[in-house]
Amino acid sequence: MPATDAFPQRDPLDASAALATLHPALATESAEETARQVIEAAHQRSQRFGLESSRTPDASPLARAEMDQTLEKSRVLRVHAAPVMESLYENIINTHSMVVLTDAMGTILHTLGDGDFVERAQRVALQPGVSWAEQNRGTNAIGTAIAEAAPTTVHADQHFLRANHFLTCSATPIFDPRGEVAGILDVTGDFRNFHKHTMALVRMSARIIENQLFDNAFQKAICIHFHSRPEFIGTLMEGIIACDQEGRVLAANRGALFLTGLGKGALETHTFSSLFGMPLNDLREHYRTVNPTPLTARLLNGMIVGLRADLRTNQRWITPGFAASQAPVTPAATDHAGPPPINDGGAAASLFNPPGGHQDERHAGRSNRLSSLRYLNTGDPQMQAVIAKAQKVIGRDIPIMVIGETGTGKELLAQAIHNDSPRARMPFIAVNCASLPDTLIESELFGYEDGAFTGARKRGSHGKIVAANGGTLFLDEIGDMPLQLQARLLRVLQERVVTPLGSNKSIPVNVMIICATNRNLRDMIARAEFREDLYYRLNGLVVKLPPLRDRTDLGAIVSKILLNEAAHGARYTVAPEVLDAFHRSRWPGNFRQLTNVIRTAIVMADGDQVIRMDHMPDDFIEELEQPMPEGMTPRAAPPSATPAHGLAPGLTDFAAFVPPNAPGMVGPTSDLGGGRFAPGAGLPPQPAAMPAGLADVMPRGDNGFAPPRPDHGAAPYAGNGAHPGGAPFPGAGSFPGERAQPGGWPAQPGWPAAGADMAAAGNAAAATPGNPTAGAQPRPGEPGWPVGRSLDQIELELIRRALETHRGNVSAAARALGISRNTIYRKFPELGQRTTDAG
Ligand SMILES: Nc1ncnc2c1ncn2[C@@H]1O[C@H](COP(=O)(O)OP(=O)(O)OP(=O)(O)O)[C@@H](O)[C@H]1O
Repeated sequence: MPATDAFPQRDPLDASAALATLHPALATESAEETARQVIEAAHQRSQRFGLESSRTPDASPLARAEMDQTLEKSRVLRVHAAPVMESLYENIINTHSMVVLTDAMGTILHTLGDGDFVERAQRVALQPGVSWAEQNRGTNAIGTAIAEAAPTTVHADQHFLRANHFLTCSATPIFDPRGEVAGILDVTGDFRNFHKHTMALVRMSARIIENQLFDNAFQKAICIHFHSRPEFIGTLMEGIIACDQEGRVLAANRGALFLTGLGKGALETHTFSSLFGMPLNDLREHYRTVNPTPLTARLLNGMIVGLRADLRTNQRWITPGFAASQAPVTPAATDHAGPPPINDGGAAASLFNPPGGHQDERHAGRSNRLSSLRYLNTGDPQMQAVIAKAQKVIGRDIPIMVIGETGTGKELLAQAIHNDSPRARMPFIAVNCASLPDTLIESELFGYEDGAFTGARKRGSHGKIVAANGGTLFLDEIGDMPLQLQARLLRVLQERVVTPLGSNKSIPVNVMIICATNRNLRDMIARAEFREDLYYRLNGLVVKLPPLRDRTDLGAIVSKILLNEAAHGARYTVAPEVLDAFHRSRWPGNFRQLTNVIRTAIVMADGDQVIRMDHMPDDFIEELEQPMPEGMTPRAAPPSATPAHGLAPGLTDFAAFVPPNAPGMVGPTSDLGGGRFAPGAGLPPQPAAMPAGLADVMPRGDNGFAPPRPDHGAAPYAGNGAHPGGAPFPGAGSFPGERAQPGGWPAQPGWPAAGADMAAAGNAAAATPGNPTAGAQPRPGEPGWPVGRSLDQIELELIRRALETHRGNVSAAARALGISRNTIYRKFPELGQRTTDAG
């Protein structure tokens, strides 16, 4: 691909902008003349390729395997382009047009457009897998933009092939951080609807993608954002220069080339100090101060610029979601009626959530940079109500408290709120109060002065609250915050200042607080374990995330996860009996558990793209066998919960990617209200026999352990479940004595007792004031004593069980077992002990 050392100058619109400063007519004339020459040259090339305008060359899409490779190669581009394309499409909706993304060779990766037009476009092979390079399709905006490495409009009969004369196309290259063409973004429509502004939209959108690619490529570099008008920093116009830790320039975006007036090669011979006239250390020192003031510098060409630096040593800045701040347009995805037909030949998975196996990006996305409230809407009315409430307070100084069981997506919601807020360009810092030892929470949160305590880092630390300054602080498991720190946190919230440990200086801070808990804070207040004043400070807006078992959009969620987990273009579907089993499951681990079950099943399916019951993990089946705790009703598949078109709102984004499923199978497009399989057609098989691995651990019963006690799983949870905010907190109750909860398993008396540490631990986990049954446990050699299992396995089971009993509350489980939280995190790394900053 052509390297573009001077791409700003080659950009006709930039050139005409310069001429426009002399006289507007000059700019128009110049642009028209350039465009004419470009088309003429393209026609000549088309003829040289042996094309004839009256004959439309054959254009079969790439074979599946080749397409998969093409999609995989352009994964990063697609990940960053997808949300931008969506927003772009929202601008052109109902104009008989479509948005097209191609790779650098012109092969279409992804299209998104009005249904009627997409069909017409397919007739001329404007569809995924087909190459629109000039060699294949003659003069056209995509192919000619690649040839020219510049934005190109090709209108009606300017297309070389007669068959394409009904089109008008505006395409622009997307440059990667090295200045090479990474792909083409194009809007194609019916020529009768041509609009000059389309190209401007396409170019702005391409710039957004370029800036995101840049940000993604230099996550560990020092990034300098600058502009002669400081208010333009953070906009599409800003210059960005990435430097290594020694200050050597690694790369620059288009804006930087334009502002410095240097070519790419020339710029890369510079260092930070030679360009900005200040030593790198001064910059570092400046950013060590809290609330650093904006810096100004003089560029080599004499231009005075404002600059902001991302040092990215301690934590990453979170790039805002597109819709949050940079979008030229921002209507919500659901503003328009019906889903836009989207087609990428099966690439949906990675567009909205990088698939597993690409941990770097997913990790970058600990920030979930693509996460936005709109993506959380998969059709459940309770969830829609949560989203609507959150949207109302966004941008206001109202703290948000998210409650919900473990794994219901509390952190994801917090991140989405942040990403959709005006703070999106500032840090999102998550602190898990349960995963840090009490002694560390204080210094982690509030920071400390140089030498404040033994082991303190030289030069101190500002702490997470200061790190979140300007952005959002997410306090997960707030109920686990030690009492004495609650008072300090309250002071921060009231006075908006932080005083680091060992310091007498107060640092002003401005943070949005979102906290989360799966504990009943009201009860904690009653037990004097949580400060009431802090509670009222935190619960500005209280939203409760429904547990998975109560959601009506399970089908949509399964589809979404299947798409996310799909690797290499695979398209998984679940058999009807699996979906039915999913509907019957209690999902105590909620999203985390469902994702793991699906992930494991995909592996078990071993290439088979239809997930069946025999692919399900043993513990899922085992759990399914257990009777529902009293008071909990199995949920029926809720076809009526989804819109008439059969797709849950959030799923419209990608459902259409998936081809029709095999008859009777439930896949991403078929299980959502459309009912492609007849209810009952595939009756769920009876749960499989007790998996051997568990059967020999414990007597059969609840969860493969002991038979449930009749007095468990009944009333204690139903009542007295007021949760912060006053509404009932179904499934939570007051957890008297940390008893079992609905959705988890009743505490069991079936654990081995005397003679085994683990058994004692098991009792500790399970015994409650109302259940002093430890002495009744089987002893070694007695029926029920686990044989054939290693201590390790038993330990894991005990921890798992304690976690379930305590609704995933690691601290409570650790306390009950008499082990440290770290041990639990070590044994279950998927619980993700979060050092929890944004990076
Ligand atoms: N709507 C969703 N769609 C797909 N995956 C989701 C969704 N919500 C959450 N998840 C996934 O489930 C997992 C748990 O989510 P998250 O950490 O936000 O839950 P949580 O309620 O904060 O959990 P905990 O209480 O244990 O901290 C994550 O991997 C997340 O990506």
